[in-house]
Amino acid sequence: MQYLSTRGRVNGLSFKQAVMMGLADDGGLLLPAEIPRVNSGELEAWSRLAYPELAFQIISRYATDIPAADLKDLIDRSYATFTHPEVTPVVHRDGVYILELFHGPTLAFKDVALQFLGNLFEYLLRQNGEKMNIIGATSGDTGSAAIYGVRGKQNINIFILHPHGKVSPIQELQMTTVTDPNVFNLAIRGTFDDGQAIVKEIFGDVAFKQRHSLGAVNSINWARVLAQVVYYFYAWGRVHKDTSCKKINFSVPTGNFGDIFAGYIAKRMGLPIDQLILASNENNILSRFINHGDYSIGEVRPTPSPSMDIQKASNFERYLYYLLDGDSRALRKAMEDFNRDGKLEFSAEQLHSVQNEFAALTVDNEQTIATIGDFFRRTDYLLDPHTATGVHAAGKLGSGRYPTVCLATAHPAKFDQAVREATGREPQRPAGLAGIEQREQRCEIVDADTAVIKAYLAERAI
Ligand SMILES: N[C@@H](CCOP(=O)(O)O)C(=O)O
Repeated sequence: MQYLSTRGRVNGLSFKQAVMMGLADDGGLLLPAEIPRVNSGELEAWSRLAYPELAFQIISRYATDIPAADLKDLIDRSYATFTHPEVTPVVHRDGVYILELFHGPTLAFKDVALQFLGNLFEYLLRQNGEKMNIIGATSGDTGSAAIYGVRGKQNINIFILHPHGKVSPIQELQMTTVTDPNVFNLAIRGTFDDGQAIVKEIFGDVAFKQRHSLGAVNSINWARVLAQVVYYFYAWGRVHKDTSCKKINFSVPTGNFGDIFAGYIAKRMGLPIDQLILASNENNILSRFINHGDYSIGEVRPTPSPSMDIQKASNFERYLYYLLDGDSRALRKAMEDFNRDGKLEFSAEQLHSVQNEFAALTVDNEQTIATIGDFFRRTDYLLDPHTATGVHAAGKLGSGRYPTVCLATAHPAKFDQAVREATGREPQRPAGLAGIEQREQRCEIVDADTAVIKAYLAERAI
């Protein structure tokens, strides 16, 4: 399998090279040159596999330059850290299926890919006797998942930027209480979008990137998206077994377009997805795009679901590449227009094709809190505020023709304030959070300035 950049100036990479490159050197995002198709016999066989076996089947189609035994070992070790034997179990409540993606070390779906990516980086670095300095931006969940993915690993330093005061208290503590010498937490005075722009700008300085062997843990790294494709197939297997359904719907809370893009890839591989429902919070550039073709940046607004407080959705570029039929020149022009004007326009024909792929809803703050409360009263099940946006959107947009799976992207204990407001209850804390407030913390507050972050990184890089 070869990899190419959406911007057309990097191609012919192997999987290993794509993982190590992170952001493509031409500023684009890497994609496989083709999407492998799965036939109905394979789909049937896959639906009976345990999670790590399924992960191997899917990832091995894309990671063709990693020997099977090594890949199996990487995958097995990655999912052995999950506290649930099924890794990502599916539960049925109140007419919808909930795909619980929060049984990893940091209680969010990001662990599914970042436990794997951490092990993969370690494996690739060891093979070549290299070192890596990871730089990533987070709106709350990626940061701690990436830190837990690489903590204690040799030859890796990690620098994570989070927006100061704009993540939940538990999300912040999950990052800042990791005081290992290779972990650097930077709280930037700005938004997640500022952090993500800094990361991309730093990767865009290819000489700097090479000098410091930079690695990417955000979903700009193809391995992130790939590992997330697996749980769509896994959920299908579980629900199909339960219902013998011919097709399935997914409702996905998303801010950076990575999680739902993984579902889109699963569909292109042949998973029989009928509806892919995108749930936005009040930072709704993505749902405005899908419903009205209005892809224009607004102000970032604080919501009860801070991980989705994003206006510039990174993976949108990958989808745009497909929407433009792989025309890299047109894509480069679109990205230039967007960076200059803060908006993009689409033809009626393009909008039609977008709406064939996705349905979307904006779920406001009040609806999010009300959904947590109503769902809890009906089912005794606590949703986190991100998951609640997806459950609300599924209720409004799900056709009812096929079962709908809502992705439960985080554990409610990470957002105890929203849960208390909605239900008057304190979410039960998983063991990993016990006494987190009492632990030692390490974090520096800095300006959202690329030069400042570059200097900081250069001084501490290994
Ligand atoms: N929602 C994310 C933002 C970063 O997105 P990523 O999927 O590109 O890592 C977060 O919680 O940090």
